Amino acid sequence: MACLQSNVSVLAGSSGRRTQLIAGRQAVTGPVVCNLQQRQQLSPTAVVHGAAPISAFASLVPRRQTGSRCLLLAAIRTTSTRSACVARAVYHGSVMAEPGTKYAVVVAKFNSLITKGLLEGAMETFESHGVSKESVDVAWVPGSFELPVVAKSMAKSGKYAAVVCIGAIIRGATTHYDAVVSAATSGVLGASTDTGVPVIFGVLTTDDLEQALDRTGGKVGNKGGEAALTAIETATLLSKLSSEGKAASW
Ligand SMILES: Nc1c(NC[C@H](O)[C@H](O)[C@H](O)CO)[nH]c(=O)[nH]c1=O
Ligand SMILES: CC(=O)[C@@H](O)COP(=O)(O)O
Repeated sequence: MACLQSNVSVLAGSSGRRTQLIAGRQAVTGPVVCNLQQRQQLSPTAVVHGAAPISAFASLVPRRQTGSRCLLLAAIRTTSTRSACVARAVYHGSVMAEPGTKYAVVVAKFNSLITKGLLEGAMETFESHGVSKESVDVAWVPGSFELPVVAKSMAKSGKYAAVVCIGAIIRGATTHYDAVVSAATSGVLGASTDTGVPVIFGVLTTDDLEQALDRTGGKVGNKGGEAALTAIETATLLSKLSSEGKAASW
């Protein structure tokens, strides 16, 4: 998780090309990006919104603020995911599953040309990240609308570290697409938050078959494999937190 420091005031000399961000009393330098709001002492002269490398700020200061100091109110987000965050404890999941853990996959038969490919991607990823085929249960449902009820049931069994939902919802001629997408999305989310077991949304929602094929081992990768990896990372994170009494056991 990126470490966000806010309410940082940055004082920069008008002549200096180097700008040192003063976060509290600790100087923060190096690879940071800033959401900058640059103000003159009396009124804003230039407002730079959006992420900008700190060098962009330096180029702003001499041109606009020659001879005067520039007060920067900035919320600074480090680009590192691990190093700069000062916290009591930081937790990350693992990309390798804990030995012996079981996973479930609930897959829709509708558009099975696609969902079979997504399932293959998921199984390959499980295999290469410490989950043997023998440790994965696969349940086939008619369509994506039916994913949540089966996924929630399997999650509630307590037998699985995580449940992956796989489907392919492809827009047709009516608004039925929207209904199925909405139901599957909220249903899968609810299965996760209602049970405390990670239920992963590996459901394609596309405008046409080509987009779906691109995400089933095509030029955009295999979303089934990505969902399996997400399952492992989320499950191992929860396991670590639980082992330290920092995650509720449901
Ligand atoms: N059109 C798609 C469906 N439709 C079927 C529904 O999921 C559901 O099975 C039916 O409404 C009965 O409850 N399902 C998909 O997975 N993908 C689609 O494109
Ligand atoms: C996602 C769907 O439900 C959709 O494929 C059904 O097609 P149609 O809207 O033409 O009935």
